[in-house]
Amino acid sequence: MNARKASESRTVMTDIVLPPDTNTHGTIFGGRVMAYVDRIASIAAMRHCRRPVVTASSDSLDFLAPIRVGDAICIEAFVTWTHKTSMEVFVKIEAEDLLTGKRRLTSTSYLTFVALDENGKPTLVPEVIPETEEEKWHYAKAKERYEMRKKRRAELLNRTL
Ligand SMILES: CCCCCCCCCCCCCCCC(=O)SCCNC(=O)CCNC(=O)[C@H](O)C(C)(C)COP(=O)(O)OP(=O)(O)OC[C@H]1O[C@@H](n2cnc3c(N)ncnc32)[C@H](O)[C@@H]1OP(=O)(O)O
Repeated sequence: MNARKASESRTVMTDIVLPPDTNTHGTIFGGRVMAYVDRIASIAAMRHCRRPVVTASSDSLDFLAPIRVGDAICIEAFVTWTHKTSMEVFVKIEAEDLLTGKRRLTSTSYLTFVALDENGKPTLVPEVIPETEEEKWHYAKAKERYEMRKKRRAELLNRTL
């Protein structure tokens, strides 16, 4: 299976935050951000493997700063690393003040997607070729993160309480 460049999966979305997207503080709902993250990350994963995918997990999602009504929400995702059937996707979320152009980082996260075959079973995915400094930085520690998730999953599955 031919390896694919990280840039081939890069997916970018910009939307404006309108009143129905916001809570009583006039800032975007956390759940709305999470839904965007899953959507954009799943597109990146499918662009990498060209297969249907399911979300297997998401790492922590910290809301570092609010995104206010009238701001643009800018989301970027790409596949950083793959193992056999799973793909790690990095997602970065920024708020843009559309009047000044100033951008603020509001969240980042890693999600893991698994590619499925015709029978809905996990299937092999291509490796990733990181090219830029950013892509290489995420790639470098991805195996460690994979092992941590594997441990976390085993602990959850073995839990008795
Ligand atoms: C007309 C229709 C057209 C349709 C056109 C197609 C469109 C279709 C796509 C649409 C795009 C939207 C995308 C939405 C995405 C959802 O909304 S999906 C809904 C939420 N997710 C789920 O319901 C997933 C539920 N979980 C599962 O189904 C299974 O646990 C999984 C994830 C498939 C894994 O299957 P398994 O049999 O347990 O397999 P296992 O061999 O243990 O693990 C396989 C791989 O998964 C990894 N893995 C498993 N669990 C985890 C975990 N918790 N964390 C990290 N990695 C994990 C393993 O490490 C392993 O990785 P590799 O070492 O192979 O690389």
